[in-house]
Amino acid sequence: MKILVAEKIAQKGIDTLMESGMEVDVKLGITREELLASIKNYDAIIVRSVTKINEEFYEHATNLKVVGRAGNGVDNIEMDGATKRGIIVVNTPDANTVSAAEHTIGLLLSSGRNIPQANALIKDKKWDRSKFTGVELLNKTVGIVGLGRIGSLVATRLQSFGMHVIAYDPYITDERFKKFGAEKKETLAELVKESDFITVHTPKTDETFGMIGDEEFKIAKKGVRVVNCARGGIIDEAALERALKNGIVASAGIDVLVDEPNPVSPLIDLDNVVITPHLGADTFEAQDNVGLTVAKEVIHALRGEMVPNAVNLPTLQHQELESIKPYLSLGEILGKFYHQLRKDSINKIEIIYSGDVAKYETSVITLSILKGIFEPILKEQVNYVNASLIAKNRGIDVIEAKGSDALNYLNLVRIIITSKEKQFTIAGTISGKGQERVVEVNGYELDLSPSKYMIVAKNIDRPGIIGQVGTLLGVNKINIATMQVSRNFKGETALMFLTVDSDVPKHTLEVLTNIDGIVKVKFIRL
Ligand SMILES: NC(=O)C1=CN([C@@H]2O[C@H](COP(=O)(O)OP(=O)(O)OC[C@H]3O[C@@H](n4cnc5c(N)ncnc54)[C@H](O)[C@@H]3O)[C@@H](O)[C@H]2O)C=CC1
Ligand SMILES: O=C(O)C(=O)COP(=O)(O)O
Repeated sequence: MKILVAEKIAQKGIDTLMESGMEVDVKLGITREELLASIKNYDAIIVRSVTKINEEFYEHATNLKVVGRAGNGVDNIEMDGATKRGIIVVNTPDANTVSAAEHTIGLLLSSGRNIPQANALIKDKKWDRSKFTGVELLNKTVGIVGLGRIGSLVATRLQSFGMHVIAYDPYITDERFKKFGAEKKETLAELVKESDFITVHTPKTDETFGMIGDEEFKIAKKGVRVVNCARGGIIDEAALERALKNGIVASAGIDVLVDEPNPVSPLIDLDNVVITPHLGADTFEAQDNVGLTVAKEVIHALRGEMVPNAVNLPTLQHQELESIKPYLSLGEILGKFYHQLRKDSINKIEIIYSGDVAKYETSVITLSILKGIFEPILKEQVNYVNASLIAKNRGIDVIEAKGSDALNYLNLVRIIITSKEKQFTIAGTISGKGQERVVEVNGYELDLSPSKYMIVAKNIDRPGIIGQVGTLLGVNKINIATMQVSRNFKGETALMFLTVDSDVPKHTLEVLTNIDGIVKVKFIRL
C-alpha cells in the first residue's frame, strides 16, 4: 500500500506511517498538475486544509481508498464523490480544538488591545502610546456562534475573564448551553444585538457562509469586535470591510480567508484587523496529536478496519467502537457464509439484533454484514463506506430490526437473506469470552467457532458417513481441527461443519461429494 503525504504533518505521524510497513511519499508543495498525474499510484492521501479533494481529483485517483484529513474541517473534501467510490474520509476532529480555541482568544485579545500594531511600531523604534487604547473583557458580552467543540472551549475560557457568554446554535440541546455556562439565544439577530464581541465557530456550510454580513452589522452594537477562527467567509469579508471602515466594527481578529492559501482579501490592509495565515491548529501539541491520530486512522482504514473518525460513516466514539469491534468481526463472518453457500442473487436482507448488541449503533454492524456478503463475489473493493451503496445499486432491501429474544444467548445477530425462491438464515453471537460463534445456519443449531477454512456438508443422517469424510480428508492430508453435526430430525438431513487447517483443493471436495449419503459439499474461506 502506498500513501502520499501532500501537506505537512508532524514527524511523529510520518514515523507511524513508516513503521506500518506501508510505502510513504512525502511531497510537500506538490503542484496540482503533479498531484493529478501521480495520484493514481496511491492508496491513500493525507492532506490538511489546502488541497482540494474534488471531483477532478477523484477522477484521477483511480486506486485511492482513503483520504486522511490531518485536522478538523473537511470543507476542502467533497464527500459524495468519496462515498460513491468507496473512499473512506477520516479526520481528527478532537486533536486541535484546544489550539484553535486558544488562538481565538489570542486574536480576541490582540485585536482588542492592538498588540500586533503596537509591536510593529516599536520594532520600528517608534514609541507611541496614543493610538493603541484598547478595551477590557471584564463584564462584556461575548456572542459565540456555534457551541460545538471549539465554541464550548472558548465559552468556558472567556468566563474566566469575567465575560457574560451568550451563544446561538440551533442544533444543540438546552443542556449543552447550560453545561458551558452560555445563555441561549434563539436567533442570530438577538445574539448580534447584544454582543460586544462576536466569535464564530461553525463549520463552513451553505447556511453559515456569509451568515454574518451587512444585515447583521446594521443591528450590531457600534464598536462591536469580531473574531473568525473558523472558516473564511462565515463573516462576509466585503461586509466586514465596510463595517470596519464605517466604525460599526471596532476591530477584527481573523485567522481564515475565503481564498486560501492566497493572501488576498479586503481585510488584510486594514489597520484595525489582526490577521494570521490560518494558524489556529499550528501548535506543536496539536500537530503532534493530529499527525499521530491521522496516521493511525489511515493505516486502520487501509487495512479495512473500522475507524472512529470516518467522516462518511456513522459517528462512533472510541469507547463505543471498542465495544462494537467483536460484532463487526462477527457480522463480516456471518455475511461471508452466504455467497459461499448459495449462488442466488439477493432481494432482501433482514438483520435482527437482540440482547446486549441491540444497545449499540447497529447500523455499523449492518455495514460489516454487507461487506462480508459482497466481498467474496465482487471485484471492486467493498468496505464500510460503499457497502450500503452496493446493496442499494443491486436493488437489495436492507432492513434492520431490534429483537426482544436473544434465545439463550447474551446477544444474537440473526440474518435472513431472501432470494427469488428461498430464504437463508444464519445467526451468531459473541460469547462471554468475546469470541465469535455461529449458532444457527438455515435452522440447524450449532456452536461453531469459525476458522479460516471450513467445510460444510449436507448429508443424510445415517451411520458411517462421518467416518468416511474423516478418512477421505486424512488420505488427502487435510487435518480436521473441529467437527460438528447438526440435525433437526433423526434420519433426515444433517449439516456437518468441519474446520480444517488448510485450504482444500477442488478435487478433494469432489471426492467428498461422491460419498454415498452426502448431498452437497461447500468450502468456506474467511
Ligand atoms: N482556524 C483553525 O485552524 C481551525 C479551524 N477549525 C474550524 O472551526 C470550526 C468549528 O469546529 P468544531 O468546533 O470542531 O466544530 P463542531 O462541529 O464541533 O461545532 C460546530 C457547531 O456549529 C453549530 N452550527 C452549525 N450550523 C450552524 C448555524 N447555521 N448556526 C449556528 N450554529 C451552527 C453546530 O450545531 C455545532 O455545534 C470549523 O469551521 C472548523 O473547520 C477547526 C480547527 C482549527
Ligand atoms: O483543522 C482544521 O479545521 C483547521 O482549520 C486547521 O487547518 P490546517 O490543518 O492547519 O490546514
